[in-house]
Amino acid sequence: MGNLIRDARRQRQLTQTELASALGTSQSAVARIEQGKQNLSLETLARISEALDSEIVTTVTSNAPVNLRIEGGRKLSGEIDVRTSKNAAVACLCAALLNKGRTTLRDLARIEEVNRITEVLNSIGVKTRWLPDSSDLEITPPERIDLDAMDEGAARRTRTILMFLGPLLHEFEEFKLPNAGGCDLGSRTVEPHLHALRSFGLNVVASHGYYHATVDADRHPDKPIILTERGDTVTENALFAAAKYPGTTVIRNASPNYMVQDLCFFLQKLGVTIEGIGTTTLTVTGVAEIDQDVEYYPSEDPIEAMSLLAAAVVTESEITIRRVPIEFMEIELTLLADMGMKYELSEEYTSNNGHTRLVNLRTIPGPLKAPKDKIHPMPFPGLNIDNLPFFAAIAAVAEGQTTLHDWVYENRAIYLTELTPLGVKVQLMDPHRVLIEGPTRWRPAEVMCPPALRPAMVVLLAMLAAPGESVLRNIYVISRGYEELDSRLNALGANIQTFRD
Ligand SMILES: CC(=O)N[C@H]1[C@@H](OP(=O)(O)OP(=O)(O)OC[C@H]2O[C@@H](n3ccc(=O)[nH]c3=O)[C@H](O)[C@@H]2O)O[C@H](CO)[C@@H](O)[C@@H]1O
Ligand SMILES: C=C(OP(=O)(O)O)C(=O)O
Repeated sequence: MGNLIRDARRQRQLTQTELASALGTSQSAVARIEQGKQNLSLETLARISEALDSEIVTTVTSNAPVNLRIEGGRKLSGEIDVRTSKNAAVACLCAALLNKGRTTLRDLARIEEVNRITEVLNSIGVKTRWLPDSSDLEITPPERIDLDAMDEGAARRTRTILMFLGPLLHEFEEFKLPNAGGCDLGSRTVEPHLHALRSFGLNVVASHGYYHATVDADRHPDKPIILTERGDTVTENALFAAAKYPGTTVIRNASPNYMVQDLCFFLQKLGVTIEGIGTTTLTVTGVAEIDQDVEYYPSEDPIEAMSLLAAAVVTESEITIRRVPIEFMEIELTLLADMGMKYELSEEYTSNNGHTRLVNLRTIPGPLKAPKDKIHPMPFPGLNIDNLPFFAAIAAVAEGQTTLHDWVYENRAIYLTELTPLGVKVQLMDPHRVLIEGPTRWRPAEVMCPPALRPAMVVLLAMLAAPGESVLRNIYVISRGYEELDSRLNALGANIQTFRD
């Protein structure tokens, strides 16, 4: 394989350093690969084959879906760091469009969702580069964005494309964007975004798979913008619009959630004044021109922290989860304590963004009982909407009946019935409510990933719990939000193998 890669590289007239730069790694790593001294995952091979545009390696890796084979029933042990969040990453990537200078996002999660956004950015002329031996992404905008060249395939695979509306209304009087995709959670509303951005002169008509936008540049918010719902991405879109408006904008009913806070800290670095961060009223004084070389560290992902916590609970393991953003996990932990869970928290320390409070959390295995009331999410500071599905896996090991009420998404609770083949007694009461009766007698199973990130992850956790060999098929949706999950969980003692058909 090393020889094949070396020959393909030479044929493409690339140096080892150039290939390393395309892969976001070092020249010495490429040298090791070519000497056959490095084990290569199929994912790395796919990246190499893409960088080399090489037939030989392409044949080996192909576009076949990636599956997992999981030998479950093993206890986990050791320590694991929570990675930085998908949702802050995508917000900051969109915010980089506001900056004419170079933005470096440090320690970014290397996940498929980030890959889709960088593909879209690259296609419209924005240069992005992973700095060698790091997860730092450098983003340099072009003189003029070329929207006609947009990679629509990538754009339609993510909901984040909707968050191009806010930055682009500063650049164009007229533009179109492909309709948003993302998790298949039933229809997700766009109206609150359009309502918020109307105050900045944006008018959008959706037809034939596109949002057609026109901008009345003379229109500015003359009164507070009241968001019709306290959504995360709608708040972010309003922030993008306000960031380059040189007056003061008040945004009410804003989401104070983790990714919005991260975005605010990043915008502050770009010179935007924001008061009220972490509350539902944001007062923003923008700047007409942003042209700065800046760096920013997005914070750790509370949803990944919850996922790892649930992995420890279902496998009855003692592990230490480091870098847990505690402000965004407090309700979840209080509820778990009510269910009988024991854990220890370290002293608090600060994330690299200089703001977010982190702790290390040590899980202590023990019996759990079902909560007396139903579990339901609320916009922050409620129980996180994306953390709710993990309580399905936790309820499966608790004694008694737990009701989960996902009022938010049309389709998400439905996917939790995918736990049935793994032995979980789960009953769909209506499209929003499931009843789970524990404790579960786990059994291994072969399951196709549901098309939604968190329920898919919950199925994976159940497979970690179920003794025997399970197979989880087509895990793209999980790779959207989690970085190298297999190797990171294997380092804790799990046995997860990646394979393609
Ligand atoms: C990229 C990103 O950051 N994605 C997150 C973001 O998506 P995003 O902000 O795009 O979420 P949506 O706008 O789709 O809102 C989620 C759902 O909640 C409903 N809703 C929301 C707020 C409210 O006050 N009332 C209300 O009814 C919406 O109508 C929708 O059905 O927030 C969601 C809810 O936290 C998370 O699941 C997503 O992971
Ligand atoms: C629903 C989610 O993401 P998105 O908004 O990217 O679809 C999620 O992260 O669980």
